[in-house]
Amino acid sequence: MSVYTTVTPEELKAWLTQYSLGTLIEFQGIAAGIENTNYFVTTSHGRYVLTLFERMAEASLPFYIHLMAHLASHGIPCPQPIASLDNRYLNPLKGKPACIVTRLDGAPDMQPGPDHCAQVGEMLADLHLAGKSYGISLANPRGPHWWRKTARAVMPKLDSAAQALLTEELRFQALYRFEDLPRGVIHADLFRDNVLFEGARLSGVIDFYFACNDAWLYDLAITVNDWCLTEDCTVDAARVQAMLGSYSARRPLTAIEKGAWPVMLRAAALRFWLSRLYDLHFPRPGEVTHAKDPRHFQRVLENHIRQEAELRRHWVV
Ligand SMILES: Nc1ncnc2c1ncn2[C@@H]1O[C@H](COP(=O)(O)OP(=O)(O)O)[C@@H](O)[C@H]1O
Ligand SMILES: N[C@@H](CCOP(=O)(O)O)C(=O)O
Repeated sequence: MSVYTTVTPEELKAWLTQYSLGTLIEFQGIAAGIENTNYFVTTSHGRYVLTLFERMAEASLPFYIHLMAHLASHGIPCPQPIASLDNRYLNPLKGKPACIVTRLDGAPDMQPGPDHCAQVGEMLADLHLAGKSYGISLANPRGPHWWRKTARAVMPKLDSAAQALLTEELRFQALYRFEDLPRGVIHADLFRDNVLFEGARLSGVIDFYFACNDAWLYDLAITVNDWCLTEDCTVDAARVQAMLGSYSARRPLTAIEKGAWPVMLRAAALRFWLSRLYDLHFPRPGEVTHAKDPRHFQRVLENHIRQEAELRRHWVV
């Protein structure tokens, strides 16, 4: 249960007087999520999500919140932050920075088919294109520097096979320069639990708190690594071709991007293998969610290394 900070009805009513959102009808803590405290809030004007930021760097919050406002204004189905009467998106609640955004309809679909993947690919390309006119930037805090630092921390916790794999993958990735790839704003965590569907129709994309500036192809690789995998952690041809086909119909990929695809899938697997290893071996005080299994992304990485030729064939669409 991720309600780290309890808010009483009186505290919320008082906080809401700063907004023109009508009167409070009900609110309820949200169990999912690990970073922040979230509440579903219903007022006489509609349905919203209240977030109290527990430990994210305060300086980066405007990047995320203005990004959602920017993308929503471009038709991306993401939460729209609500401004207070004095025109601010962030207003402290219980001593924490807090914001309120529109609540999107729908629910994640954890068993996606090619049609779901096609919709996600199209939405991701639209998100990348809409982000081109966003005026703020944020370097990826989970980039290669962070990989190396995190690898040093987790290395002693690994068996010798995993140590060898991690060492070799860092060496391999260091041979490539991501700066050569087209880049811009990326979501950076577009896993299935961050996309909502109403029936078969994509209705929302949430959780922009890893968004940053990086290679667009890296974002696509992160997304494929979650949406398009079979039970044995290999890439499913029908789903990946649906996703890449719809993505590239919106934003055609360059020859350099196509050449970099297997490297990027490996980089995306490495990033989440490392974060899961770190969360498992160094849980944060007060953390209430179970760490996700790092071995999943170790297997994904091993398979990507073995199947480079197959990964290159994704582009035959
Ligand atoms: N704008 C929204 N509309 C609908 N549901 C939302 C919205 N924002 C968050 N949620 C719900 O809250 C949960 C946790 O939010 P999330 O942003 O993933 O938290 P965290 O960043 O702490 O992981 C999501 O899984 C989703 O169920
Ligand atoms: N998608 C990541 C975990 C990120 O955490 P979130 O709850 O903020 O989405 C993973 O699966 O490792």
